[in-house]
Amino acid sequence: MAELVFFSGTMDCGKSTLALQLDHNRRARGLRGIVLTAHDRAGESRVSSRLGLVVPAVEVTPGLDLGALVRGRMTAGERVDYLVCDEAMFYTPEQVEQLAALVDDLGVDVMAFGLTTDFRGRLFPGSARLIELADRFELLQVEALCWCGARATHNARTVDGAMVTEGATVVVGDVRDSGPSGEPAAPQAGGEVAYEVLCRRHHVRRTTSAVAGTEGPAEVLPFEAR
Ligand SMILES: Nc1ncnc2c1ncn2[C@@H]1O[C@H](COP(=O)(O)OP(=O)(O)O)[C@@H](O)[C@H]1O
Ligand SMILES: Cc1cn([C@H]2C[C@H](O)[C@@H](COP(=O)(O)O)O2)c(=O)[nH]c1=O
Repeated sequence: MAELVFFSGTMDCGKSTLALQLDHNRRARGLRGIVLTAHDRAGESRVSSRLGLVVPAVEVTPGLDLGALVRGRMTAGERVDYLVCDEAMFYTPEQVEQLAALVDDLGVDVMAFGLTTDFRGRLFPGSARLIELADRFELLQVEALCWCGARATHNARTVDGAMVTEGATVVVGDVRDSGPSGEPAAPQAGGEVAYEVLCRRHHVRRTTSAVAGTEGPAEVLPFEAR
């Protein structure tokens, strides 16, 4: 039975890697699918993993009808057994509904990957709809860690190392101060924009590693002391 599954976690926890692995494993067994994404750090129409894999993908723009896309491919004689949807938090709620309809009406398996919450700690609209509609919600097993060593649960946007809570919802970028291929992210007017994953405690307190004065986990416990 086809399913809509939402695989989620913070930035840098392996979502794109898992997306590409699941696509590879299905393809290796003769299944045929479509890889989709939106605003990948490596550029338009590709899914990139920090482990080095880059795969061509359909770029999901806000006006793209995902139901029409799949039906069109099928009408043209293509087999579509599954969809791998990366950066799914950027899809519109309507596009998530189209994905659910593809599962129910055409039996297409849909695996969606994305963040649940934005840099403010608020649900992305696409993720909210995925949580509402998904048959299963899977939290990635390889957790990213906060600078304090706790499991990271939140994504902070930083400008010159300090956490910000104002700004556009969508700002493509990478964790710490690295750009898509490891070089420092381009300086922006007002400072260098990057992301850092934090535990809830440090997200609420806006304590990034730069603010805490550490780039690695604490060597001295207890955690409460920090
Ligand atoms: N040099 C490395 N050696 C081993 N694993 C790495 C290395 N660089 C990145 N990774 C792994 O890749 C993960 C990030 O994968 P990626 O699919 O790009 O994440 P996401 O899509 O969730 O942002 C990291 O959490 C880490 O487990
Ligand atoms: C929290 C947050 C993130 N983004 C952007 C930054 C990256 O380009 C992607 C997440 O990519 P990853 O594969 O999960 O590392 O999303 C954003 O635009 N707005 C945000 O609030």
